[in-house]
Amino acid sequence: MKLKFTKMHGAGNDFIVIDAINQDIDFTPSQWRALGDRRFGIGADQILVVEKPRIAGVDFRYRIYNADGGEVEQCGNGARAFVKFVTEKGLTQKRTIKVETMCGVIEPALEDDGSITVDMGAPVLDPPRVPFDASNLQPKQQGMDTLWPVDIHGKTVLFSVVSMGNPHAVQVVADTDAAPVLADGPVIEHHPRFPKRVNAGFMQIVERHQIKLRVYERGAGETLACGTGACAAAVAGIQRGLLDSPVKVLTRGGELSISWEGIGQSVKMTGPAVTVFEGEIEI
Ligand SMILES: N[C@@H](CCC[C@H](N)C(=O)O)C(=O)O
Repeated sequence: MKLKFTKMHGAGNDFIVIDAINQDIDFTPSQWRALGDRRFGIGADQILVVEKPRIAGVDFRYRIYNADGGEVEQCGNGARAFVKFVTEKGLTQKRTIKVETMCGVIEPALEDDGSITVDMGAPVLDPPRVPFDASNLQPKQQGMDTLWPVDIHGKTVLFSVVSMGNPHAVQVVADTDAAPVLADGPVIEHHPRFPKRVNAGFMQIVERHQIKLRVYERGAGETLACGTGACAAAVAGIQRGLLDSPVKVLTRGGELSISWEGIGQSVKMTGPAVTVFEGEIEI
């Protein structure tokens, strides 16, 4: 078939976005991988699929596939790209949209300046629900956060574990530029204590309202920005007593702003979404 797609990005985290309301899509993991391949395909960190909702009162269903072909629960930067896509394609006139994802309904909203704010829901910090296997570990307390000591390459790394619908392991580093993201990222991603694998965040505290962040993403490798990673890092930093909301997150691809008022409250993420080009590919 000939597949119509749009190439987009949010702070350099890049996406192939597909309208599956007006096209019949039923791809296998190897077809998603082929589309995401940067040499033999279109290339992207994630592929986002826009479908009709299955729930009354919801506007769309949003599905997410990592570059490795696996379907995942959530993608924050993708949620902003999703809003720009459905707006530009005339699939909705609404400015606040209810979107069904694998981990619940989220509510992105288009702001007057063109940026997009997403209510990402409340973070989950309970290890089994991240999921993280905390058995037989001696945690350390920092502020309101519980830090989990995990052996990575023979070093003990203290992680905050956070689910934003998808799993994150966040560590504080002195300097993100010098952090061993590429060496340790894959080891953290596949560590047996994370049964669904994990996104590995490396956060440098710049000041109480600002961090630098690099994320080695599950199923995609290091990306220029990770929206849910930014939410998880801000939550971890606030819980540890190192940050105050709102938090400006400086990534290698751009800036995101994260607000969070504490346990039980939704995390709000604001940032850009950009359309790069439209295309058609035989698949
Ligand atoms: N880039 C994303 C996260 C995409 C999914 C992630 N790699 C996972 O496997 O959970 C974001 O902006 O949140």
